[in-house]
Amino acid sequence: MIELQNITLTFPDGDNRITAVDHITLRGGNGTVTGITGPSGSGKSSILAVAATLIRPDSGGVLIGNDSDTIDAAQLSKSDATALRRERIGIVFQQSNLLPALTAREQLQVMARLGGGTKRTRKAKIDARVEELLDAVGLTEHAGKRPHQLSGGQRQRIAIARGLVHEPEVLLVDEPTSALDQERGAEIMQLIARLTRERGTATLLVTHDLVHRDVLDDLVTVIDGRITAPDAAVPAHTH
Ligand SMILES: Nc1ncnc2c1ncn2[C@@H]1O[C@H](COP(=O)(O)OP(=O)(O)OP(=O)(O)O)[C@@H](O)[C@H]1O
Repeated sequence: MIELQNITLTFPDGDNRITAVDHITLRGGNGTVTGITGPSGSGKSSILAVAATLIRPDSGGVLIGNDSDTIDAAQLSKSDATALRRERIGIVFQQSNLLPALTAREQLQVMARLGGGTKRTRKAKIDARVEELLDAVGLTEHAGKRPHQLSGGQRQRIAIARGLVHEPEVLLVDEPTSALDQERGAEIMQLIARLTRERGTATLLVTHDLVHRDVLDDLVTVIDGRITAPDAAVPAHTH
């Protein structure tokens, strides 16, 4: 579970400050995909950056976890936030940020070894998890290829697998379909929804593109840093 509680985030703007996020409260449940949409500049990426503990908000809480295990990530020191991110948060950002020199398999291995929770994990366990994720995103047979040898959709699949390789509770996804045609985009959205359900992650997904809204369990619209009324047209799925 991730819950943003009354988050406000401002940035310096000359002598003033711009309010990018204005008292936003938002909850992402386990095994569900919560979409965040809204016009350009409305604050969507800022919300995701706060959820990712990459930016500390001016005020408000970022609760991550379940019941007794819940912590407020907004209160953590930088190093504790980094540790939290490596162990409990998966991030799939707009440019898939794959390392050009590494094969698909190696992209996952590097991330798996970075995860704080995997330091004690034997290599065999990491390798098994990497292979399982490659299979889950349908890329086992392309695992030895480097990013330039893969299509846009395949690169996005690797980025998703990499975001999940340390078994995070929270998955944050920014505009996963922006570089893809509609068919490829639909496949990627369905893949994210399936992995979210199978692994029980609390997934927050920023998207401009409401063509794929049917795979979202919830959808919030952000305008000028605030959430507008919930979109009643999207049914809340039960799992
Ligand atoms: N690092 C920053 N410094 C100053 N202002 C920023 C910074 N990041 C975002 N902003 C401002 O905060 C507001 C929200 O931006 P944000 O990128 O979160 O919106 P967005 O909805 O994700 O937009 P887009 O869809 O174009 O990516 C905008 O006014 C933007 O100019």
